[in-house]
Amino acid sequence: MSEQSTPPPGATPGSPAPSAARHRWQELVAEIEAARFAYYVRNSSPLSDGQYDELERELRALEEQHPQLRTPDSPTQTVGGTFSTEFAAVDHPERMLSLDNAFTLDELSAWAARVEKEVGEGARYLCEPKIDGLALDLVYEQGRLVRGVTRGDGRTGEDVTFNVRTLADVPQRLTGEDVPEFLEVRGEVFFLLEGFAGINAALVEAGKPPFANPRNAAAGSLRQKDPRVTASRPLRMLVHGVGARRGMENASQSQAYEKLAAWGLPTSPRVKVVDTLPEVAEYVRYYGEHRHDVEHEIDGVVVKVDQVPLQRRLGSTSRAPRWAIAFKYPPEEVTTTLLDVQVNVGRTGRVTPFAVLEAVKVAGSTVRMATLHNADEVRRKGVLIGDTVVVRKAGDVIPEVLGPVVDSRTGDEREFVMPTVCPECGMPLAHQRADDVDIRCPNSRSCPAQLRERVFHVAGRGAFDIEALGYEAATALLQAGVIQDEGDLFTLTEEDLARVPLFTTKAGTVSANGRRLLQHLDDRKSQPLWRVLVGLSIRHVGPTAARALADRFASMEAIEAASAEEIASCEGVGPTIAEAVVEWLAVDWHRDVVRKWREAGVRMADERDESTPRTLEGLTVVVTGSLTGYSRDEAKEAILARGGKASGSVSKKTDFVVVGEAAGSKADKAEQLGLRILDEAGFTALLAGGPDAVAVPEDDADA
Ligand SMILES: NC(=O)c1ccc[n+]([C@@H]2O[C@H](COP(=O)([O-])OP(=O)(O)OC[C@H]3O[C@@H](n4cnc5c(N)ncnc54)[C@H](O)[C@@H]3O)[C@@H](O)[C@H]2O)c1
Ligand SMILES: [Zn+2]
Repeated sequence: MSEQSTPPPGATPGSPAPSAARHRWQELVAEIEAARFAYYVRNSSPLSDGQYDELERELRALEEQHPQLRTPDSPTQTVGGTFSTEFAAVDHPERMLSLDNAFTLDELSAWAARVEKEVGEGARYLCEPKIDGLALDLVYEQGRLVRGVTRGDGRTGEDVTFNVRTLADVPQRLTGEDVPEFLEVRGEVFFLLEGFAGINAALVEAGKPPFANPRNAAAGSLRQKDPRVTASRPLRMLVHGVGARRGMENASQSQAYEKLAAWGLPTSPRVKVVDTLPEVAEYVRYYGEHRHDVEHEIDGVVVKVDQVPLQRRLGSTSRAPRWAIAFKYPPEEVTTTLLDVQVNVGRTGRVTPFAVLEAVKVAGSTVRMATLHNADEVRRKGVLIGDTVVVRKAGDVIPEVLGPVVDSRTGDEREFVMPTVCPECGMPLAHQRADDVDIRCPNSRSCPAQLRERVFHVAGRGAFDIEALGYEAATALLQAGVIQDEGDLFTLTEEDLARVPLFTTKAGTVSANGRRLLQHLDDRKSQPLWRVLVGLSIRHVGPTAARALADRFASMEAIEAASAEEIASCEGVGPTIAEAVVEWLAVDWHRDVVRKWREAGVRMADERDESTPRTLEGLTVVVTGSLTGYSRDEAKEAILARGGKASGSVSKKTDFVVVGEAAGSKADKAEQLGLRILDEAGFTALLAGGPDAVAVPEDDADA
């Protein structure tokens, strides 16, 4: 049925006709009720919280515009949730409410202004993280836990006492002084993010449907018929309020928390009471930035007027207290469709699956892909191609798929099957070693994907650091056929680049960018040996191992001549890396790369001329604080160049600690350990003349 948008006579232009508004109201209510049922009863959410909040917001705005639509049982007037017949229904001694939301600092200020208008100045604000879990009501009589009940519709909840008794955070008995004769405590049950992956893997293993996200996992685990199942799940709880009570008088919310904690109840260590709104805003800003430093998921900050007499004066609406508000952060979880799982072939041939998603906006960016690490992880998550999935994008982290919304399955979904051949070169994929979790494309020499990644890697910051050689350039050079592999990079000529569209002008000559590339390649031929080693893409040889090898052997020739044992004996290298180096060198086309680079003039040895004597052979030096004559890297290079070891941490094995400006705890530790401490002048002397140059005169007794 299509919507009539022409307003009837008499209606204000621009506002929808009452019948259209009524119709939209009904639609919204139906959608919200369905989402609430899925969320509170089925522990599942076909809609993301963001989408759900959007619906509630639209409904609220609609009722604002047409107050006659607002019924007492509208979702804007009720506490979300209901109770399922699977559990016994229990009435709460005192109603459990929801919270009103603020999505901006302006909305937060508006709330504070209403508070001030009602009770005058002097309200203090208690701030705490808003835990993304499910609300639970605990009832203690004479200090004994007698009931655990879900929120339900706020008046009546579900009796989950047996399950609650299995939660490690919930005391069966309150201990300490002045335990009240009757106490109703409210809190949040949740799952730690790290526990979530494990629970889904176990469910999939057992052939059971996995959860879409940690909040659903918490709700599903608490609302179990068999308490043994709840007991097997790592559920946590924090309390954040009191309901009905006898024998407990509270002057403030914060004082109540102190008592609850003293009786053994789990309270949040992050609660803070402040006097002014700017301080509240600062708390909100802080947790917006440190959202991921909290062990559990938070979806906002709850701000409460601290003083209980003021709370009483402010009172509540039918669904939420007026003395509290939830500031909600932008959602990090969205639901979208998993269109496909494809694989990516890396530099060393490792084949990793990734999720192809229907484009979705989250945390300010559009997400189309998410990591999946390996085939095993796809299985552990229990996601199928075609599933509605929950995707999480936390800060700058690469988006990840949390889990599937099993309730939304149609039966057309299919399992991901890891390909058996390389998608780029068609070679059969294999485990390189029996104990490898990853499968690889064995065609390392000419697989287009591996070539592209390797050429790009040569230019990387940790290798030759060639600015003009990016991913696009690497691809273009290979496609034009002017390089067969990374071995040909340093002999590239202008004539070669004239054949690469990316590096030519419209007139057909080499572009400025092309000349810049040739210049950069030429400049970088005299890099230190460790950068050359990194550029060779030897498995396990990153900057740290490469530095160790360069330091010990000083030239490519010496490394080529060394045995695995000799390489392994090098400090910080070990047998795995040694084996990788020897294996790598045994392959003829690898040796060709080295030969071509050498012939092109790439420096393959670190010069150890007389100007840098090996004065620090066998010594470990720590530099802390800032020096005037050396940057941090220069100091490190200077130590390494003289055969010393530059360490970042002070220990008994440290020979010298160089203390510069604003040195911190390392200097203190050096003193405690009685190590030799040098200032900058002492450091310069040490570099030039070795330990003898900074020797302390011997005691007379020893002379
Ligand atoms: N995805 C969906 O389909 C769907 C459906 C229904 C509800 N929801 C989600 O639930 C929200 C509505 O649920 P709600 O009514 O529970 O409101 P709410 O989650 O916005 O806030 C109220 C609840 O916050 C909890 N809470 C967490 N930390 C707290 C703290 N420190 N102090 C006080 N309370 C704290 C309490 O349990 C309280 O009941 C929606 O905004 C949406 O995010 C989603
Ligand atoms: Zn391949």
